[in-house]
Amino acid sequence: MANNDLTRVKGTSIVKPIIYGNTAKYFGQKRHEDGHTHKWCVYVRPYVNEDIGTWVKKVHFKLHDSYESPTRVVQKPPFEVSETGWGEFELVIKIFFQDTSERPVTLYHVLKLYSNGQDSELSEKPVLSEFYEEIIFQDPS
Ligand SMILES: O=C(Nc1ccc(C(=O)N2CC(c3nccs3)C2)s1)[C@@H]1CCCN1
Repeated sequence: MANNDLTRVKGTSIVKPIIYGNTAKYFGQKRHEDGHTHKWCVYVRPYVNEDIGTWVKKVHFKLHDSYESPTRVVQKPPFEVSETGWGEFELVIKIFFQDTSERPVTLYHVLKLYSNGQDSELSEKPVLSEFYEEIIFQDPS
């Protein structure tokens, strides 16, 4: 129903807060066999402690095409992908819901490996880059 006028849409909505993003850690040196320098983990987590699997059916993590099987499908919690690499690139995260009448939600995340430019590679400190998002279900069935 298109609501073009200013009246508020009546009905109920459910808000499900999530966190998505990545952690990363420098190996301490470049790996000789493939030049990788970091391990990282990209994830979708509930903002509050709950079984996200009750409302999230699966999550697709679309990595850079240079990765083997770049579209990683995670069918049950924890919804995360761990990999190694040497650089930062944009990932696409597509969240599918148990209620198949709800359209999937697509998020975009730029993988963060370095805390502040190239010299941070030398720090052993883990890097964290995560964002808050609210999934809103309008008039859930
Ligand atoms: O870094 C960047 N793009 C990247 C794409 C993929 C990266 C990566 O880390 N890896 C590919 C994967 C593989 N290694 C061997 C076989 S597949 C490890 S990095 C851009 C370029 C400029 C700024 N950011």
